[in-house]
Amino acid sequence: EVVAGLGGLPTVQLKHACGASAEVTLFGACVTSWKQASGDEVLFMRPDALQILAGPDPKSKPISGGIPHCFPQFGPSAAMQQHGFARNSDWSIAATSADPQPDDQDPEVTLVLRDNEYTRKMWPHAFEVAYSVSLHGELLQADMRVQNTGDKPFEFTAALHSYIEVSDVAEAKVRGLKGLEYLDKVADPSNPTKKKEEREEVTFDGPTDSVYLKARDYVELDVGTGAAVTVTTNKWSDVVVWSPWTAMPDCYRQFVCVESAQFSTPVSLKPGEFWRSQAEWSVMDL
Ligand SMILES: O=P(O)(O)OC[C@H]1O[C@](O)(CO)[C@@H](O)[C@H]1O
Repeated sequence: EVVAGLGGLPTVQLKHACGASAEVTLFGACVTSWKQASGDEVLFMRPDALQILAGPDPKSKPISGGIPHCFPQFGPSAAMQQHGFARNSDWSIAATSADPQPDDQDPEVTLVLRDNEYTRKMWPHAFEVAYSVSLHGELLQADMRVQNTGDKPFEFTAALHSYIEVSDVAEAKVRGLKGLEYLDKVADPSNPTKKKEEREEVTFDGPTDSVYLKARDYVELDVGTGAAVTVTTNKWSDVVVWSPWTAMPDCYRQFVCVESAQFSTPVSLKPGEFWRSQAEWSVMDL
């Protein structure tokens, strides 16, 4: 069902019979809410994002919170704005996507972004991205399919830039990254330092901006409430862990970003070819 969500933005509501719910905006195809059957919100919306959404021009900036897209570029680049244009583009509901009904077994919606005059100015390619968000009980799933609909090859990087609420960042721990090489972007984002993760549990005691390369398909974020958010992926090659720390004094304690990314190996697609990926988030009691 499409409703007026945050900032009055057209938003698709998914409600599962078990009581879990999720909301996806057509602006940026951003999952802005994912609630467990208990009503507990798992995702975090930055106060600056809420301010813009509540302001006169809710689309003046990409939504910084929930699960925003980074496409066709993860991070800074000369050619286009940081993290690309998908997060500040209007997506449409795919014709194939039936309007999710409350009694649907596993409610799902598919949003589509195709190249247009705005995107071609920054990235001269014809493409179609289909993004399906679904609830399977309390589990949230996102399937992404990128197709090259043009007549010349292209390359992209991408991420699902998930903001996850934590009780206190100082208590939060990320497991599943030990032994991986990572790019530490804190000192210089455009010239990161390569390091190796020795810790069983990645904890936070300062700004953190790490891109874990060729990561495993499972990581978990202990959110400090006796529960962990698990992230299981397929085809996303890297994991990004970000905490702005005191660079965002008003909110840094309340969230950590654990992102599914495709950065270490940009995806190359010839005309007609497509790339598919999947990510699943669930909450488990520790
Ligand atoms: O403010 P945004 O453009 O949404 O980016 C937020 C963050 O994303 C990161 O790339 C981490 O994913 C950081 O370097 C930081 O810039």
